Amino acid sequence: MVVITNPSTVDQFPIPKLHRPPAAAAACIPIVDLNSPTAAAQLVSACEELGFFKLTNHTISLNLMENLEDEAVKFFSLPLWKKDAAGAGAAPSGYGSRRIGHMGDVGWIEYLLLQINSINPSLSTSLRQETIKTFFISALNEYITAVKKLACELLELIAEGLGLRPRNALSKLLMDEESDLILRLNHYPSRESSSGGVTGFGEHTDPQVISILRSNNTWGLQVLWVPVPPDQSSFFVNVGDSLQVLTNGRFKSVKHRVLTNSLQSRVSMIFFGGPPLKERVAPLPHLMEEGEESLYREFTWCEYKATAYASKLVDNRLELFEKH
Ligand SMILES: C=C1C[C@]23C[C@@]1(O)CC[C@H]2[C@@]12CC[C@H](O)[C@@](C)(C(=O)O1)[C@H]2[C@@H]3C(=O)O
Ligand SMILES: O=C(O)CCC(=O)C(=O)O
Ligand SMILES: [Fe+2]
Repeated sequence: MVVITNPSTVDQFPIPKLHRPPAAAAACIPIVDLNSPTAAAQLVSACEELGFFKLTNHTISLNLMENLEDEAVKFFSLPLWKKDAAGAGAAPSGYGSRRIGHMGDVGWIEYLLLQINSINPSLSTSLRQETIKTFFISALNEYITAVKKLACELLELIAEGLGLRPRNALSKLLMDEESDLILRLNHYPSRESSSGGVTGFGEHTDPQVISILRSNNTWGLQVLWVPVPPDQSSFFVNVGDSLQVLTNGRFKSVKHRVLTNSLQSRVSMIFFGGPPLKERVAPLPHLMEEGEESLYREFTWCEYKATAYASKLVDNRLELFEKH
């Protein structure tokens, strides 16, 4: 199953020492219970304090998540030439291995990036290859429909918690038929424990509005270098750069990364919700106090995305748009 054959150019580092035992690490990650009557307030606090939280009691079944995970595992087990036929290089979507983006980032990872086209049911023309279509189509469609609905529910609850009117002030950015939505399937192959840890996905923030991650039960994700205990039946949600701007810095787009140091492979699936390309990304007037000024200069999602995709993972992309 492992297709990555040359780890020598991937950053090696000593096995990270946990400064806190896993139980304490878990205590640092806010948990939002979607069933709770105070869910809206919990969401706002988590987005303000860390920009990242674990979401429990959502309505997406484990079975639906596992169906897509199973298809992803089958896909990643295919010979390289078949995976490459899905669109090698992942530009703008398709299969990629080791290289992340176009600015020289590498990681111990292979992945499938899928641009989701809302006009044409749920999958874009990026699914160029029949193999993927046959493997994935039904599991993907089901998952995408469910996770997009969840993203919109969260954004509506967040709007409620912030006292924003109308309630769809944020979710409409993802509901638009031209919204820029991406689904990413990541596979971090297992490694011999004796060979130390490596970077799976280098530190970065996500450029979009919201990211919703589900992984199997393998460790690896770190938020501000706190290891996040995996939980295959929950989602992990993070604020993206665009939501930080929409809230004029009140919500935090948090740095995260994946370190792989495991005998078990990690499979994650992440939904990235972005606005239509022509959408202006600016602080929502209803959230601004009297006399408060935007921390950012005006830009569209198209401009921001172009800048983001021309930057390295570690770069602080928002800084380029801050007013000084
Ligand atoms: C190095 C890069 C990969 C990335 C585009 C970028 O130039 C900087 C942002 C990266 C990121 C992080 C979140 C998502 O995984 C992603 C798809 C995105 O929208 O921005 C990736 C980009 C990618 O893998 O192409
Ligand atoms: O695969 C993961 O667990 C996280 C990956 C990630 O942060 C990303 O794809 O943007
Ligand atoms: Fe990310």
